[in-house]
Amino acid sequence: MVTVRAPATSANLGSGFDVFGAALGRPADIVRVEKADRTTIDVTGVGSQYIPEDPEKNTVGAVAEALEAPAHIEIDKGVRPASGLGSSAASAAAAAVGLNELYDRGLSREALVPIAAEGEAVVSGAAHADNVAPSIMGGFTIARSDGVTAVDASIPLVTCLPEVVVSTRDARGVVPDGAHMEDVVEVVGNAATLAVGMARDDPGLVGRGMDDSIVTPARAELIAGYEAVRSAAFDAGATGVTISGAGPAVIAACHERDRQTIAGTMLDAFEDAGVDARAYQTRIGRGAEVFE
Ligand SMILES: Nc1ncnc2c1ncn2[C@@H]1O[C@H](COP(=O)(O)OP(=O)(O)O)[C@@H](O)[C@H]1O
Ligand SMILES: N[C@@H](CCOP(=O)(O)O)C(=O)O
Repeated sequence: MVTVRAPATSANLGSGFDVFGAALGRPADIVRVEKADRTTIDVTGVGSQYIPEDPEKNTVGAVAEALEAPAHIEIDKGVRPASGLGSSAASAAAAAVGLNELYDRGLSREALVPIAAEGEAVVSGAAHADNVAPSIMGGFTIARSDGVTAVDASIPLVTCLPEVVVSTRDARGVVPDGAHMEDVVEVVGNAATLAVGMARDDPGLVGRGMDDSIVTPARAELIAGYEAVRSAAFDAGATGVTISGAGPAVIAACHERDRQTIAGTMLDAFEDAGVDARAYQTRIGRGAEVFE
């Protein structure tokens, strides 16, 4: 048996739609894999009642299939499904790392990324790798069709998760078909700024690079209280604020000294909008860890 802890992740970070991602210090999924003749799945933990145990419908089933590694797979969910915190990806990432170990496949962490992304195709209709890449490799990641660049960063973050559900599949449905050239120019500038900020571990530059005028405005409509939460976080010292993944979670980059205050003001703003929420005070962290 192999046990793996794979972290929640925040994809896009505003300016890097379907490309940027960051591993979060918490929460995380714990996945145990054991060799079997056919794949079976048990799910417990946060939101497990909404997660199918049918291998055709669970992200880990697609991973076992892609690796030709049938197993009994136990998933202990720490990352709530439909959160914008890479819930489906955390399980897929953990399964990819665990099954690679269990069956001695010898694949590198980078080679496991497209395999874990097969799981994302099952739930959202697209094999986007921007969540599974950081969950497997850790740090800040740039996922391209030809591979992944990972940067070891440690930016302090607040992720605020409201008690509402936005499925990634639905949120992909509101992504515009095209963009104006002036918006593309602005977003390229922001993405480049963010990437340099990660390389320098500079929360100010990372925050300045999080703005996005193409995908985020359409998705903000799906999150009650988003604009108020965003303004409150900036007022409390956040360097950048945007939707985490496809939402509904909202992510703020900051200096460590401001993190607690930012978390409190984001929660208050959601409450004023009539939405219960919880906040994780965290930072960019490690990728999947194996426990034999
Ligand atoms: N192992 C899994 N963990 C979480 N969700 C899963 C898993 N397998 C399938 N799902 C389904 O994926 C959907 C959640 O994924 P998604 O909408 O991408 O949310 P998130 O942003 O949290 O990843 C839910 O419909 C859930 O039932
Ligand atoms: N790039 C994807 C990321 C989805 O992240 P999730 O955490 O909401 O699953 C998108 O924006 O659709």
